[in-house]
Amino acid sequence: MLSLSVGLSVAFSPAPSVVSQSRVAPRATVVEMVNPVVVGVAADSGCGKSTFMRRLTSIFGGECKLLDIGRETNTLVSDMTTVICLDDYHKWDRTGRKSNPEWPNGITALHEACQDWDKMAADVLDLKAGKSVSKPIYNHVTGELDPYEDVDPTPIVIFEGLHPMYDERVNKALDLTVYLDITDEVKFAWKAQRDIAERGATMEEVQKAIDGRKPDFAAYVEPQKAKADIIVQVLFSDLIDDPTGKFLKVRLITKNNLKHISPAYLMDEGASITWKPNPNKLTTSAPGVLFKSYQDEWFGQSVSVLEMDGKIDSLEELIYVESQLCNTGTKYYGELTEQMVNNKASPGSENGSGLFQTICAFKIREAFEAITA
Ligand SMILES: Nc1ncnc2c1ncn2[C@@H]1O[C@H](COP(=O)(O)OP(=O)(O)OP(=O)(O)O)[C@@H](O)[C@H]1O
Ligand SMILES: O=C(CO)[C@H](O)[C@H](O)COP(=O)(O)O
Repeated sequence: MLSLSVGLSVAFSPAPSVVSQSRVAPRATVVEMVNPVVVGVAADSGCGKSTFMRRLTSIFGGECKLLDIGRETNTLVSDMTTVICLDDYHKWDRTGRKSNPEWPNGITALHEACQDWDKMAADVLDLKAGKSVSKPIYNHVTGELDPYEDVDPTPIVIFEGLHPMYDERVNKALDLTVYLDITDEVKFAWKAQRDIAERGATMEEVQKAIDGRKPDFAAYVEPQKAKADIIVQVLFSDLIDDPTGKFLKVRLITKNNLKHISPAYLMDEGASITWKPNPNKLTTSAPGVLFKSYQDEWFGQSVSVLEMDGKIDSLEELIYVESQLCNTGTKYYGELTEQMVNNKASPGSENGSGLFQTICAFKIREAFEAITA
């Protein structure tokens, strides 16, 4: 049982130097909490961060909702978790990125010059020390930098966005780091499906948007995948040639010898396993489903890999898969299947992306309980 001591002290947080006084209101009360656990989740735009956050926060119970400040915010809060979007630390607004004297051709939000690293590091360290912060907001609706919001610490604080591991002050402060590695073809399929359906974009516009970000993505975002403790890698399936991204091969890559968690695996720890489940126990449409579990190297580091290629048709039957999975971080047999069924409506529930995001969420809980024990 986690015991929390929350001390209330009256203090004023100094107005940060980055912005004019008009956007920062001094705080009257600061909530102090015994060291929260801080987690970083890195991914490009449109790669499933919001979907992953829904799966993650649902495991800790309680309703996760937008911070109630009466205006646009990206911050999600529940009793146990706070999710902070790192886009809030953009140095310039959308116009400022497009017409910037320092950058005649404009600058993307992925470029390291576009982030207020000092403010981001200060807030991460304050929240990790259990202190409240007054933080900036990047308004994705208007593209503007909105007045600051006050955020109090919760037992778990998750920093999600493009660059959680880029600045070493932040990377060192994070207790666990995750990278959602969506390969280019899958990213295009997902972004096309969303931006065409919901934003009226054309295929050419989607391709142009992705191509336009690629140089800065490769320079400032992608290198984080070598740093991350856990990687959820999403590729096209090997079982069928499907360019729509409906059939996926997904890998859960976990570094061995991490301080607070150990990797999940199939059947026999450290073994190399290929498993095609009994079709009488697991309903799957063609081309079926194939699981693997093996040891590998990831950027020169020893890792354990769980792999799922294909998809399953009935989530309730996942209990059969769960019976063969080990060290998933669940507290009782069936909890993984229960969580998957609870989040059935979230994208990726039928393939490895939903399954491994859920196991990753259990691992974050495992780390939380190891650190706060
Ligand atoms: N596992 C998945 N399988 C299929 N589609 C997915 C999956 N995860 C996310 N998507 C789709 O990709 C798009 C982006 O998902 P989501 O909003 O979770 O990403 P995001 O990283 O939060 O996006 P943004 O950074 O643009 O806010 C959505 O259309 C979603 O349906
Ligand atoms: O990478 C992004 C989100 O993770 C966005 O592209 C970035 O925040 C800039 O936003 P906008 O699309 O409003 O210009």
